[in-house]
Amino acid sequence: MAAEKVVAVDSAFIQATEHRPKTTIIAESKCIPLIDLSSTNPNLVTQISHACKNWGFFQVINHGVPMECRRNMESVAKKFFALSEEEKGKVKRDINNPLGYYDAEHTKNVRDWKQVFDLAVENPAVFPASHEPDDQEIVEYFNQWPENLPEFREACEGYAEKVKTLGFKLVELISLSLGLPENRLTGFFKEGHASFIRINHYPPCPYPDVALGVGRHKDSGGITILAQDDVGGLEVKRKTDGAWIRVQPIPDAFIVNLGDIMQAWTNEIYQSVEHRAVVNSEKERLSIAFFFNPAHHVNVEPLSELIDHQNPPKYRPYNYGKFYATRKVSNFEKLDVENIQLTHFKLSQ
Ligand SMILES: O=C(O)CCC(=O)C(=O)O
Ligand SMILES: [Fe+2]
Repeated sequence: MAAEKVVAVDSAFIQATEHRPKTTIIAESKCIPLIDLSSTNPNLVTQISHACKNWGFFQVINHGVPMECRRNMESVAKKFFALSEEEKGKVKRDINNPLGYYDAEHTKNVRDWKQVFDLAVENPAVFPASHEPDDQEIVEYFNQWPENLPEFREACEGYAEKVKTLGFKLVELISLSLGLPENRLTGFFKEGHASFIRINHYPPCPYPDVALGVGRHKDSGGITILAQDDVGGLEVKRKTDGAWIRVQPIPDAFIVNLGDIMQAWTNEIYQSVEHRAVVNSEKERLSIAFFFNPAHHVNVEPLSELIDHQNPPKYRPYNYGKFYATRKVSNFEKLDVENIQLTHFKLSQ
């Protein structure tokens, strides 16, 4: 009798029952707001305000990033992940450099079904050398480029430049939507902003009902600008009822979501929102996240204009660079403690 072929499930990937993807997908269309960024849209700022308040997630069209630039980026990204493990291993990230290829990331201690490539938008990226509060030393992290894919670097750098411009446009609109001057937030992102791009590659997964491409999480930076391909799989936790809503792939649109820093700056007028990526057994999926982050020396705290007697600050100031450095240590040393996060700076009211 022929032995039955069984797909062994590596337990590192298995999500607790309550976090497994649902088999019934909640109507994906017409849920997350779709915003036309062209200057002729008369309701732009109001739409941004509603989307930030009610969803923390929206999609944008007419965003100014040329289609060709994005296609080029997607094309080299696919070529990169198609390289042999040996080739990809040559640009692997490690304890000394958080930039490059990695295939064993965990979210909340469960392994993600994905491979990633991280690159800094400002090369080198500048960060504190350690998480120790009194250590003033600074380090530079340099991007790693695959030797056997010469077109990769140029495509990434071109894409980073264009999406950065969109990032500035979005934080200007978000400032206006809060009743603040257009340039209120832009200064935080100048001079050595710590933005980076993460290319996510999700191979087909033989057990998509128990594993996730990325487990539920909130992004810790300012805003995230995500390009997803036509496969789909991103799910957003709806604020009104906690249901997981699938984000419909729209060709050439970008998905924008608010990170924890935006939640702190706005003193929770806007909040970061939990999201995750499901995988499927047939198709591989690609997504490219641009994390628009402030410079390492920025101290994040609720904006003074948004605070008064009725609305006291909900967070104490924290240094973004030290926050990042603390995360990095726990990522590699797998401390038994929870990863550092925004709630650690919450003030009791
Ligand atoms: O792939 C996706 O749709 C989401 C990726 C994501 O949330 C992340 O990389 O932070
Ligand atoms: Fe994310």
